Amino acid sequence: MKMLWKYVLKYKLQFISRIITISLVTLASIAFDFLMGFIVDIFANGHTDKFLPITIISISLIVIMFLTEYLDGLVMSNYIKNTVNYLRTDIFSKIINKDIKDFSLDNSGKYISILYNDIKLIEDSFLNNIFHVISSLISFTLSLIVLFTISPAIVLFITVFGILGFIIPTALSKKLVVQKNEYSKSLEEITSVTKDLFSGFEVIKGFNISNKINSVFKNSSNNVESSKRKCSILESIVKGFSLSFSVTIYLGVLLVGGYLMYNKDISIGTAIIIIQLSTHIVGPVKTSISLTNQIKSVSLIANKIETILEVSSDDLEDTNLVDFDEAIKVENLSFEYTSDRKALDKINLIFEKNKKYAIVGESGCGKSTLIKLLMRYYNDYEGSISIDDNNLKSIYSSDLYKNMSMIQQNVFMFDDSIKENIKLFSNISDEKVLKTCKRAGISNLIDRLPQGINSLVGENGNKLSGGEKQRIAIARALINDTKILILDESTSALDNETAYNLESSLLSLDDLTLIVVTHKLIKNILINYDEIIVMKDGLIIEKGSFDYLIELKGYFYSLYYIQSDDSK
Ligand SMILES: Nc1ncnc2c1ncn2[C@@H]1O[C@H](COP(=O)(O)OP(=O)(O)OP(=O)(O)O)[C@@H](O)[C@H]1O
Repeated sequence: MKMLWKYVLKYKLQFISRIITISLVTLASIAFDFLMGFIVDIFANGHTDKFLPITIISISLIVIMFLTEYLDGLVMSNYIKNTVNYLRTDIFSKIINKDIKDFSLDNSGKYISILYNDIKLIEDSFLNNIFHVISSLISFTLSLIVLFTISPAIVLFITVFGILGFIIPTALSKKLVVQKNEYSKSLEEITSVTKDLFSGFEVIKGFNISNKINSVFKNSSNNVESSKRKCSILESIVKGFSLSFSVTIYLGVLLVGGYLMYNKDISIGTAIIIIQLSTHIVGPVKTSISLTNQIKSVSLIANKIETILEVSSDDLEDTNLVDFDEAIKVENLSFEYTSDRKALDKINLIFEKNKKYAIVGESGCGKSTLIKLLMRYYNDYEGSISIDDNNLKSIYSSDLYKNMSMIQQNVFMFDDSIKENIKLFSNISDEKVLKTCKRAGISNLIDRLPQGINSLVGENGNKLSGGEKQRIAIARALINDTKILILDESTSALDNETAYNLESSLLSLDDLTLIVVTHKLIKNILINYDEIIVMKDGLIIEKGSFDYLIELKGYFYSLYYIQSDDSK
């Protein structure tokens, strides 16, 4: 909850302005109550001489009421716009700044649900209601003070029933808090499910499982609607209680006021003022109970957001790496995703500057894990990785990723032009983009497209082939003159000839340290690597040049000859 108050009070001036404008609106409506009483008394007592002044006062009050409402709306909309915007962008930046391990602990649908569903719940049940409660309190207090000057007996009556009317429904608030949290969870689940189902659209069609998928979605939708229904039922019980108490207060005031008027203790006008003022007391009592409950109901949602946004506190960055000069050293490196199995086991390696390395091995042997650790996707490994004798964990991210780039099998594309996907929205000339396209082997594609590098790639690059996406990703890395380029099966979507041409051109770049994970054991390519690292079950079992490994007639030799049909 503390976290929410930080956002509520971010724009303090606008927050205070809103309290002032609400007070003005309340004062204007109390003034209106008095005006009604005065008008009735003027006519009841035959004071026709006061008709003109009261008309002028009435018109002025109408104008004042319009202006205060308008001003209040203006201040409120500004406050909500800024606060919700700040809340959403701050949460988004916390999500985007998570490290990869923290991020992947939760389904990304959860994050989407926080940004849209939960923030909407916070806006409706927390932000808007805080002001309603404040407005109710102002209205209640001012009306009570004014009423006290007219009849202390009525104030006593209202206070007793007001307190009772507050205590009983508040007891129900705990249940409502839990139920609201269930509702938020069901929204989160349906967002994740929908996201996953749409991502798997082609699988759903290809395997003709639309019916099953419909029932999965139906279940999630049912859960959302059932938990929403439970919330509404609880809210109506709370509303029912508060309504009963407010009606009791209202009728009580009417009876006492009527009795005082009958006894000629007060005039008809004063009786009307009392009745009107009591609506400003009853209304707030009625609404503030359910409003406070709604505000409280957001507390579990706030806790959930706080937990999801928590980041592991192992930020150790304090070292610059201006230029990669010597080598990446991997010493006794072990890593496990789950405690029952080591994905990497005591690995020792050296990647020297400007040399070219291929990592090979059967599926699941730990190749991707090794390069993910080099890219610092995970920090909780045993052993050490250093670049030019600097502990990898301590290098500033900006320096690390300036020197090092990785291209994966599944290339992510922004729904923008080829150019923006290559330069990633940075300030780089079209000329340099075109030159890089040539190096990455996409000049033919660019020449074919009417809008060249300005052509749009579609959602996640769906207007491009897998191979074209991979070449764009290579251009993306090359344009920043990266010093260390890591490819994880990045040429898998290319035909052998294109893959050969591309890898050969990367192998010929003198000022580039290249680390390539590959399944394609093609002699003509492999002979160009300085070292082939052979992995099996999380271990490095052989390493050396292609000729050395063939002569060794060990594990690599057998892998190579299994693929001989492809590689010859
Ligand atoms: N996020 C993860 N959580 C749990 N286990 C994982 C995770 N990623 C990989 N693994 C496991 O770790 C082991 C090594 O996986 P890794 O992806 O490094 O293999 P790989 O050699 O790159 O395989 P491939 O050639 O099929 O891509 C595998 O047994 C895999 O199932």
